Amino acid sequence: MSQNPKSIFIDGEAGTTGLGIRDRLAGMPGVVVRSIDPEKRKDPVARQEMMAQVDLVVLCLPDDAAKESVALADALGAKSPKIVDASTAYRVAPDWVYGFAELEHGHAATIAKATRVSNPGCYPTGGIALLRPLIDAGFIPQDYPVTINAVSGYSGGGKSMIEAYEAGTAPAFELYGLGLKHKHLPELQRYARLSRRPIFIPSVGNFRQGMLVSVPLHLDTLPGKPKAADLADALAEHYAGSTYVSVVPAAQTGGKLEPQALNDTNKLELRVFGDDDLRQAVLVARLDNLGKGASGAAVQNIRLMLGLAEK
Ligand SMILES: NC(=O)C1=CN([C@@H]2O[C@H](COP(=O)(O)OP(=O)(O)OC[C@H]3O[C@@H](n4cnc5c(N)ncnc54)[C@H](OP(=O)(O)O)[C@@H]3O)[C@@H](O)[C@H]2O)C=CC1
Ligand SMILES: CC(=O)N[C@@H](CCC(=O)OP(=O)(O)O)C(=O)O
Repeated sequence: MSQNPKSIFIDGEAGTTGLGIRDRLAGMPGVVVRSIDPEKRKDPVARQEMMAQVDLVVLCLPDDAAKESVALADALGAKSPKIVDASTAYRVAPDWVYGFAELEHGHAATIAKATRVSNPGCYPTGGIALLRPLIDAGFIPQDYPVTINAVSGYSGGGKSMIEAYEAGTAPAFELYGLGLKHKHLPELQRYARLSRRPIFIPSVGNFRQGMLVSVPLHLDTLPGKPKAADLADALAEHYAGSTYVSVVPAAQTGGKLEPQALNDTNKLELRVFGDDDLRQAVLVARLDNLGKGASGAAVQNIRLMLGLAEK
């Protein structure tokens, strides 16, 4: 006999991240997505009533609204559904599990057992994926002065940024976060296991989705003075057997990389570009900010938490 389908409520299903999750869950066996009347989408009573009826709620809301939803779910006590929160509100909170399944061995099993999972930010997904295995393996010291540069498609800024770009009123390209306090720094620092706050410079360009995150390194300043290939080997060893994360030879790209190749997938590609004579390297992550950087990762976490097999 087949099991009852698991029910999911997407709080904020009309937003950029919510729509992406709804599309990915549509037609997935073993899952039913429950919705509320769009006119009541901001009504706490209607949202709480729906939460009491489902196995899992995904929060695709601004931080303050996500906090309100968590309070509504907590007030249900034993009837509270499991929660995946896509906002920044709980990414470094105690009692929440960080939803990057490839963080370390055994972390997917930790997510599978969790009732409160915080979905990572798009930029930290790339930065942590590059840095954490190299810090754990001792190639990069925890107090290394790390700089992270990144470029995102404009969908990363949600509905308002999408409207501005599509109306032609936004610049073709701009750096931002130049106050050095981007909201992703706490999770980047915590889950990369850096003791020194990294410098993080994001940017946004006139393309809808796709992302590159890069970390330049002076190899002579690292312990043991590794070669670029040593770093690539350590990353390949960490991600061996991973469904979504791959370490790709850098030589194939001709010294160039564009950000959109993984759009509409949950994939994350890592490369180590380097010149051993110059003793320099650049680690680069490529992902879809709306895929592995948001909705794709959320669906990966939902599957783990509801015990649903991969397609
Ligand atoms: N875009 C991205 O790449 C990523 C975004 N995120 C995070 O996901 C969350 C959602 O972002 P995103 O999808 O981009 O944002 P959007 O602005 O595209 O969508 C937000 C949605 O939330 C709804 N909403 C706002 N306030 C409330 C409320 N009080 N109750 C119920 N619904 C409400 C909005 O409705 P209305 O428009 O009618 O106000 C809208 O549908 C944010 O926390 C963001 O940080 C996470 C990863 C990546
Ligand atoms: C281009 C752009 O504005 N990007 C967003 C990040 C989008 C994202 O994935 O971050 P959250 O998951 O934390 O919302 C920003 O820099 O604030």
